Amino acid sequence: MHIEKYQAYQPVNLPDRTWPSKIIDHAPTWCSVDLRDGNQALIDPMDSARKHRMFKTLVEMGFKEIEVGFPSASDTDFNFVREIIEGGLIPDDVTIQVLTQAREHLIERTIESLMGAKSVIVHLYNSTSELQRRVVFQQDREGVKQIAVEGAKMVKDRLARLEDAGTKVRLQYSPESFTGTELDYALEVCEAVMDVWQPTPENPVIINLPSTVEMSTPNIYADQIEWMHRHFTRRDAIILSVHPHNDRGTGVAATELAVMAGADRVEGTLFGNGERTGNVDIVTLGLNLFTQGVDPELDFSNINELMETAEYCNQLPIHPRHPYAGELVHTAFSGSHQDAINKGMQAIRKSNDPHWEVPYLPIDPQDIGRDYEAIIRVNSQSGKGGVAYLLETDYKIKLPKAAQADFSQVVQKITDATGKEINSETIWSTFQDEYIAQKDAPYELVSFSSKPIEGSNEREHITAIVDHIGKKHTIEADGNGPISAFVNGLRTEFGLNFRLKDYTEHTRSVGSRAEAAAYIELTVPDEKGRSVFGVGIDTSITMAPIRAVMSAVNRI
Ligand SMILES: CC(=O)SCCNC(=O)CCNC(=O)[C@H](O)C(C)(C)COP(=O)(O)OP(=O)(O)OC[C@H]1O[C@@H](n2cnc3c(N)ncnc32)[C@H](O)[C@@H]1OP(=O)(O)O
Ligand SMILES: CC(C)C(=O)C(=O)O
Repeated sequence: MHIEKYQAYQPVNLPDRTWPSKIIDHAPTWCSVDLRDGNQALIDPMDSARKHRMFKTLVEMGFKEIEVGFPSASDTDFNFVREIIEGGLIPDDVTIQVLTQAREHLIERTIESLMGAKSVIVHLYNSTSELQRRVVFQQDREGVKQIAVEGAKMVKDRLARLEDAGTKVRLQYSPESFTGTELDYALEVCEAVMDVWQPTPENPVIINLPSTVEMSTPNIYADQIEWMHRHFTRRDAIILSVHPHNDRGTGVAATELAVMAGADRVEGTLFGNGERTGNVDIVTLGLNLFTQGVDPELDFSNINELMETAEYCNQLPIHPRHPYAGELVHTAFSGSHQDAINKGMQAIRKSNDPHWEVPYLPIDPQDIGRDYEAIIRVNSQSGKGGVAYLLETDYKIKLPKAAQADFSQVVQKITDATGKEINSETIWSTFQDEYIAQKDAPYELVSFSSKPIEGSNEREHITAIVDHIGKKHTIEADGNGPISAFVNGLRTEFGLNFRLKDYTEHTRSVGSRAEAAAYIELTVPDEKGRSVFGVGIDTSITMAPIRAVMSAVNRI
């Protein structure tokens, strides 16, 4: 690997930086660039139908600023801007934004696309980095500054046309490839553009400082933003915006630190679609705020719908491990995580505390329109807690702890053998085979009745018919209750040696049926002194434990 081809990014000399101790306590102004930067990175750019769906979704989510395209790039882009203006599809509180290079015919076409709009942002850019000055523009600092200044003048000259037609216009300038630009030079170019546009605190300009290519650790980007924030001569006439990309995989972190460093506004896309590794992901940024108790001012309550829109419009899949949204991000397969989630969910159900505190789940899936169905899935990495959680959630079976371990071993044998996930339905049918249906089991309960023994204190007499390998046995026995009487009768009739160790029972409402589920633990005094579990389900609370005893005896 030719490491000598690369050089370290130079840090900013800002020893009195203030951003590390800042806290983000409100959402920045969001601007979606899905329809422009996101769109220009697609294999097949969005057609009109895809653009309309994206725009509608962005509006419904609550975006107030939406970059709707690069109208001079193509008829598709131009026509879409016309369609949303002429079709009255832009709500009064939403401002559309369009991008243009600093070239006259492109600016002309851009302005033409906007005629009749209520409120627009005209976004002018040119690249200012040392590399692009040298290889793309082949101009010195002054030459590239003049591209910006001339572009700014061209835009300004045409503004009257828009304003006379009743359009409210805000101007935006981006020194593209800012992260490859010397800070003093970026400042000089931005100030030169502002000299042309003459912004005021009442009518501020948007200065957008993009990490067109993310080149450094996020702290350096934050230093750059704070440096600019502190050096602008007319900071009060600027809305300071950032437009981060994700080349190093730290776009979200860089954006958060940039906001701490003074940025008022963030441009990004849904799920981070965009050039190369993407624009910064506004869904992650917004939900990061949400999970800190800060209102993101965007609606993420139906994340599945947002994903469907993004996947349809971009024709790109969203990764199953994408923060907050991915299909697998609320799911635990591993045993210790499942155990902790199971306990956390139980604690939440019992508690009156409104705060969400479930281990391994930073967000309540229901807050973004997901249900709890997927939070636990079982494979060979899972433990008893996961299996117990699924049985309880999906089938209202609350296995006692010792029985959880017993059944988990049954499931583990299957997952080890298949090497695959086992779903809830298969767990349930395995549970029924093991404890309830017990095909080919030696003992089968044919009938059972019990009655109190007169004059005795709570003692019961039972009569049961049990089929043992095709032969019916009638059992008559007494005990301190029906369970103990049945246990006594079985031991005597079949010469079995076991003791009743534990018994629990609960009601189980599945749909309209009210049933009881009973769990029996027997001890068998063989060389291991092992425990054997049985489960019984019945509409009668007397019969459920009797069936559970039969189930356990069959498993001896
Ligand atoms: C980082 C970003 O995302 S910036 C946005 C990038 N987005 C896009 O490019 C998508 C839309 N773009 C397009 O459809 C086309 O590029 C168009 C229509 C804008 C222009 O097309 P063309 O003029 O045919 O070609 P192209 O973009 O290659 O133009 C390059 C020329 O413009 C110059 N140029 C590039 N950017 C700018 C700019 N912002 N301002 C002024 N001149 C510029 C280049 O130096 C080059 O000049 P040269 O021909 O003298 O060498
Ligand atoms: C035009 C600018 C803001 C841009 O898209 C970028 O630098 O990535």
